[in-house]
Amino acid sequence: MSNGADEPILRLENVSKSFFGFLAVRDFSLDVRRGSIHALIGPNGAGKTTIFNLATKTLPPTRGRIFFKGTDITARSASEVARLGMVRSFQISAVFASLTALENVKIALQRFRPDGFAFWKSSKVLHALDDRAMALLCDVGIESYAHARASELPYGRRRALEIATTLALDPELLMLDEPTAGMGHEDVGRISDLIRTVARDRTVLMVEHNLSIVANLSDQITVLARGERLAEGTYDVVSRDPAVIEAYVGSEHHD
Ligand SMILES: Nc1ncnc2c1ncn2[C@@H]1O[C@H](COP(=O)(O)OP(=O)(O)OP(=O)(O)O)[C@@H](O)[C@H]1O
Repeated sequence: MSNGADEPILRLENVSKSFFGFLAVRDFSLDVRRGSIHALIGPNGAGKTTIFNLATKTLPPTRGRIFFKGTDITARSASEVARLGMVRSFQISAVFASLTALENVKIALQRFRPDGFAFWKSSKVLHALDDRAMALLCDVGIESYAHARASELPYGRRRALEIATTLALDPELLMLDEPTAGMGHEDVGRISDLIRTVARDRTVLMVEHNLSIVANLSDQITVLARGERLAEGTYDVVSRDPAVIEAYVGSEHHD
């Protein structure tokens, strides 16, 4: 018997993407289970970012269909999909450098409101917004930086701010593109804890190079190579798969 809860939150069905005749993703299917942390891994050039962009509708597929919460979103725009509840992190470039951390989260909180950026609002409403923004900064552990400009935040904290602006949209499916890229050991641990916390009440799909993060966090892992699915399962299963070992060794991937 099928009810909404068993249905995958995200489904890619026989999706292909070619760039000027080069098939970067070929006949790829994926089911992301509701409530899971699902990682896409694979050697450089495997097609992870392309699949991420296809799923979030940043790129149109050449072939295949994409479903979010059972709705065919193949022809939908990225912003429509975001409104439906699939929100991607946009790396640090999405954060306004000259605004404070608190201001950045407040802007994100107003992003999808029908009344938009209502600066004319009563001070009561604006205070409620302040409280909600502060709560989000607390959730990601950077409340002490609330009044610092985003540009002044250390790298790992800026990444946390960027995740807070994403959480402000209250996504059901949070899409994280290399959340620990470029980070030192301490920040990696913090972001990893943060992902686990935010995943308590939402689904997370992430592209991640750091295999120890993937091993620690993921319920399900899909391994890609040359645009195709090579293996899928828990870390224990995929890390023992000879095809996976061969793909990583063959690619001289050192992460
Ligand atoms: N816009 C594009 N135009 C042409 N080729 C592209 C484009 N985007 C990606 N590709 C090619 O598609 C293939 C898959 O790239 P993709 O970035 O998805 O891989 P990846 O697994 O995310 O790699 P990495 O780990 O290096 O980020 C690569 O061969 C890449 O050169």
